[in-house]
Amino acid sequence: MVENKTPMIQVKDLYKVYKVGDTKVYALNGVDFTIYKGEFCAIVGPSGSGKSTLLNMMAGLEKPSKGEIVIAGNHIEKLSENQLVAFRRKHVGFIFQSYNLIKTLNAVENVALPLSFRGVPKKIRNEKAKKYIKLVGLEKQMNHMANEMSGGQQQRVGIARALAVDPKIIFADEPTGNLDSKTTKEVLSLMQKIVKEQNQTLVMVTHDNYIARFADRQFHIVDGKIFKIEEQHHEETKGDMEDVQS
Ligand SMILES: Nc1ncnc2c1ncn2[C@@H]1O[C@H](COP(=O)(O)OP(=O)(O)OP(=O)(O)O)[C@@H](O)[C@H]1O
Repeated sequence: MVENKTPMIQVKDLYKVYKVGDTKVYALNGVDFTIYKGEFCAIVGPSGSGKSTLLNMMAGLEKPSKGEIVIAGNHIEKLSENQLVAFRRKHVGFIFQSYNLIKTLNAVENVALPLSFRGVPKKIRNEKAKKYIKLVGLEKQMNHMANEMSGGQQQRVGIARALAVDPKIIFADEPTGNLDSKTTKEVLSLMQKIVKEQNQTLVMVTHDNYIARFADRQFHIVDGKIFKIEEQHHEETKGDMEDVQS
């Protein structure tokens, strides 16, 4: 599935312990895995299993209690807050459940926004934003305001915005959580296609087993531990999505 196996994210003996009063909560309880360049991986597990904690650690949003996270050769658990901000800007794109678009900006402006934070000149950022808007199939909606688009269209803009900064890795937290089952399938298929075409690495968190099957590999997590890693053959996910609860 991944022909050239270059490690992109290496998680080694990872722990996150929260203190709640006198008790310790082991949100992550010894997690080890490697995600390779070009892979679409899903972290799947029930509520409270540690998915968000794991995603936050990999994105450098929270520090682990113990263990290592190596992303493209960088030990991110050793970086300072300022270095982490720079790391995220350079390497990471995010797709959120709630899209997080600016309602008063149109599709192109929303996609161009992270580029303006990076000081990319207006002409270049608009060209780039249009390229990604086309890639996600929204050429006709380019000038629509975010609040004039359907949920599925807004999430496509969210995907284009994540891609526009050419991130090495894209993290997606329940990206289809607010979509109906048909749109869920469309958005997941689009994510699959783009990851393959651009050789990106995509890590998605979900509680839904069916949605997780769109990924190349699924990491099943319970009580802060990965108990099973499953590989998926995509032909099987091309059936109907009637079981999907969105
Ligand atoms: N800041 C915190 N302080 C204390 N405990 C926390 C904190 N954040 C998470 N936890 C605990 O760590 C465990 C894992 O939480 P986490 O949010 O990672 O789960 P999750 O799988 O993402 O759940 P959900 O699908 O409901 O978002 C839970 O028991 C949670 O209560």
